[in-house]
Amino acid sequence: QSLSSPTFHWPNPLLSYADQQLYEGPVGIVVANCNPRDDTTVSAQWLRLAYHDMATHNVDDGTGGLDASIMYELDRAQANLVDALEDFNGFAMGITPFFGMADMIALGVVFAVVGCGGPIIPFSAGRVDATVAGPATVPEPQQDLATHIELFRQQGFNETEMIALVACGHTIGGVTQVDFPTIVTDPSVVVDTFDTTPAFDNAIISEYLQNTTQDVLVVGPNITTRSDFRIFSSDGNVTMQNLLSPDTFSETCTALLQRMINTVPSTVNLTDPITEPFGYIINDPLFSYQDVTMLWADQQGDSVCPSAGCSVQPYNTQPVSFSIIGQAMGLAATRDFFNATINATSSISKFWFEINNDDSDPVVVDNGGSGFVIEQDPTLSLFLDVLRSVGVGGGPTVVFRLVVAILGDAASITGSITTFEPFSFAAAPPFLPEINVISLELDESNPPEGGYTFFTANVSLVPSIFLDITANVGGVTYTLENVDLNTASNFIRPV
Ligand code: HEM
Repeated sequence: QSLSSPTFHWPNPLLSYADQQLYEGPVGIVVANCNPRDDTTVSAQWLRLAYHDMATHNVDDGTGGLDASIMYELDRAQANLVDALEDFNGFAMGITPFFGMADMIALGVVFAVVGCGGPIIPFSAGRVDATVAGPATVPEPQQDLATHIELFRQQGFNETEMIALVACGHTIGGVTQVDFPTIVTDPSVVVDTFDTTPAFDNAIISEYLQNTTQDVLVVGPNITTRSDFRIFSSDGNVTMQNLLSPDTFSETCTALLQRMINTVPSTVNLTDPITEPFGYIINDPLFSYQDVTMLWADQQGDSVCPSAGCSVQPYNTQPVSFSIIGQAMGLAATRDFFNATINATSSISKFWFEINNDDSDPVVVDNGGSGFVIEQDPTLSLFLDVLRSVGVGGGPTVVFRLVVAILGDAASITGSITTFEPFSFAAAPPFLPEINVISLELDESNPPEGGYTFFTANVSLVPSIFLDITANVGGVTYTLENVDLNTASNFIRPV
């Protein structure tokens, strides 16, 4: 039996990162237990933020959509995005060179809905961040039904979908008095919630159909701003009746919110949706004991590994602590740590795993048959030498004295490290990553060895900093992209 994922083939930094964020990432902590904030919930704020970002889409010319253009649109009258600055700052911590703010906003929706007990929306990654504001096309409550139908058509949703999408959005949160004093007229109310439950559930539907709704966009004193009433009743309540079934509500909202977060400019391609974790093999509860072996094959030279592969057992096994999404799926898994000593001459071409259970054939985890192939030129031209690198200075900014090995003579080599720091120190959006280029200096403390010359640069670490390392050797350029310093730092010794 061979285990593999139809979506995922290693290496794929984007899908690996998205998978890890979904099932183990920190984003969900902020929205867990439908966390309240400012008399509404963080979940409601994140869902509205994402809808406003996406509302710039225009199906007619394929522009706009969920592209983080909202970072440039916060001064708009209909914005009123309470706590958005704090959210962007938090989201910025999770961005990488290949997973930007728009992906974080979309991921926020998936966590927000689960955080309030709603369904799990399959997540795709690959959005591209805009660099300017989009058109002002967020619907406003005083606009008439025809305007709303046209705005939703431009965003890619027909009339029935418009009704359901608004209901799926307005099942959480409410209208803030200070932002909309003509809608919420009682100044003692902070937020007038759309329904009686903070949960992502169909109370918004049942209360509307029972005429007990408190949604001020349905029954508020100002008739002009009863936009939810005009929308919900626009097809004689047929769609609302349909959504009364909790299963239909859940399935419809999953499909529409997935479409909402996947509404991107037509030039952007998203990954297939991630519906199950592929970063690890899920424990089968029927197997009481699982014995995992890592195997690998030679790259070149006289074979050192037997034909069945060299092998090593894990030196440590730890339970995986899942995010609220993993918890909602009832996942349980363990992570095995291996320390494989690879012969320097024969090297490694690929690795794979075998899981042995007492009562059945071994399960082979081999990346869909190919194994986990390690691409490398026969003579490794450039690598980050983690064993020669050291951590210097602790405290809030850890500094690493990185050592890079480059094949060739010092006289013919120039090199640099480009650092990507997701966290921005900007006081206002846009929160863009800090990208810096640092020159590599000849490393006097590590004399040349085995044809390699060693170079060094000091780099400071913030969470998930990524590096590109570039060397020019006698006119030929070599680049190592997206080196994850956070992971590498686990192997770098302090000075
Ligand atoms: C005609 C379309 C819509 C109109 C006129 C409208 C209007 C409004 C208004 C006036 C508020 C109060 C905002 C505040 O006080 O800060 C609000 C809140 C909200 N809207 Fe909409 N909305 C529309 C569609 C949607 C859609 C499609 C979604 C998402 C799928 C959505 C999600 C939300 C959420 C989650 C909140 C609560 C925010 C919070 O509690 O902080 N809305 N909407």
